[in-house]
Order: sequence, then C-alpha cells, then structure tokens
Amino acid sequence: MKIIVATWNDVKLEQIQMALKEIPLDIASLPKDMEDVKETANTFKGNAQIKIETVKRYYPNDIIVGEDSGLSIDILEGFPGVKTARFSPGSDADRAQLLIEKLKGVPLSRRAAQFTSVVALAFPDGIVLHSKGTMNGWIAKDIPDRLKGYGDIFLLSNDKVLTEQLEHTISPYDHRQIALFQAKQLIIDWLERKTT
Ligand SMILES: O=P(O)(O)OP(=O)(O)OP(=O)(O)OC[C@H]1O[C@@H](n2cnc3c(O)ncnc32)[C@H](O)[C@@H]1O
Repeated sequence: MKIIVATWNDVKLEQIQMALKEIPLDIASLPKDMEDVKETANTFKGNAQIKIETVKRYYPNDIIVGEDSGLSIDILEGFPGVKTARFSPGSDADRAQLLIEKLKGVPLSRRAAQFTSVVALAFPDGIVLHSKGTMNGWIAKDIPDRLKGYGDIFLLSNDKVLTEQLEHTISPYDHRQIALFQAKQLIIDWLERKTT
C-alpha cells in the first residue's frame, strides 16, 4: 500500500510530500498521462472529493490524498472561492490585481477574507475523511508595485494559529499546511486502527 497524491500541480505535490514524510509509506505522484479532473463542484470539499474519486478508480488499494484551496472574500459573497486559480486568464498576480480593482473604495473593515484548504482522504476500506485549514484576514489596501500572488494582498489576522505545529512563522498560505497537518494525523490513526 502506498499514498497517491491526487494533484496536477507540482508545487502542491511537493508540499503534500513534505507534510506527510514521516508516514512510513511511499508517497507517489500521478502518472503524467492521468486524466485531469474537471473541478465542477462549488465547494472546496466537493472539488477535493472529485480529485480523490477520480484517482481511486485507478488505485483502489492505496490511500489517496486530494486538496482544493482558494481565497474567499466576504463582500464578494465568497468570490473567487473555488475559482481562485482560474477566474480570469493569466497568473495569480494578475488575478490578485483584478480583486484589488473590484474592491476599490471598500474600507478595510469590509474587506474580510479567508484562505481555505480542504484535504480529502480515501482509504482502501472505503473510508473517506476530510480536514480543513483556514487563515483569516483582510484584503490589503496598500499593495506592492509588483505583485507576485495572492499572499501579497492578504493581511493575516490569525492570532492563535498552531505555530508550534507549523514550526515556522505563519504566512497567508498556511491554510494548506494546517489542513495537511490534520490529514497526516488522520492517516496515522487509520494505519494504527488497521494494525490493532
Ligand atoms: O491539480 P490541483 O490539485 O487541482 O491544483 P490546482 O493548481 O488546480 O490548485 P487549486 O485549484 O487547489 O488552487 C490552488 C490555489 O492556491 C493558491 N496558492 C498558490 N500558492 C500557494 C501556496 O504556496 N500554498 C497554498 N496555496 C497557494 C493559488 O493561488 C491557487 O489559486
């Protein structure tokens, strides 16, 4: 039995491999010719679920890990949400710039937003589990001249984040680390139950 990471994104793959490295199982990526999934759900959980269900058809005897994440802005009714990576063409920096334009004139107190990550796990015995990580904050008003991504437009407000678990200074992108930390525990628990 091994762990299969259901992502087509190399950065995410590396982050998941790092987060799960203490689990005593091989962690494999998808074959290059594996079909891509259509992220048609309107929730992060739904899209993470689509990813693991697609991959489980090919690897029924392994543990499958899928993740979906994005930025949700309260005053835009959760937009861009599940569409964070693709609501307009170009880079994350281009999309971040568009969000800043949409929020022109909105005071800081009404610019609340969250980064959310949901990890879905499928186990060989049919069990499916989920974990979730959230970073709360506001969309900044003053942004750098050269935007690199969504992290640059996000002012963090988490005051009680699990810093000792993350073992580094918190960043806007730690939603994924938090969800993965919980996912690691869920896998360890499942493996323990299997052997007792
Ligand atoms: O193959 P999948 O797993 O679907 O990968 P994807 O690239 O389509 O991924 P998502 O739909 O989950 O979108 C991920 C979003 O996370 C954002 N993001 C970028 N770098 C990140 C990082 O280091 N940590 C967490 N999120 C990041 C990025 O802006 C994307 O818009």
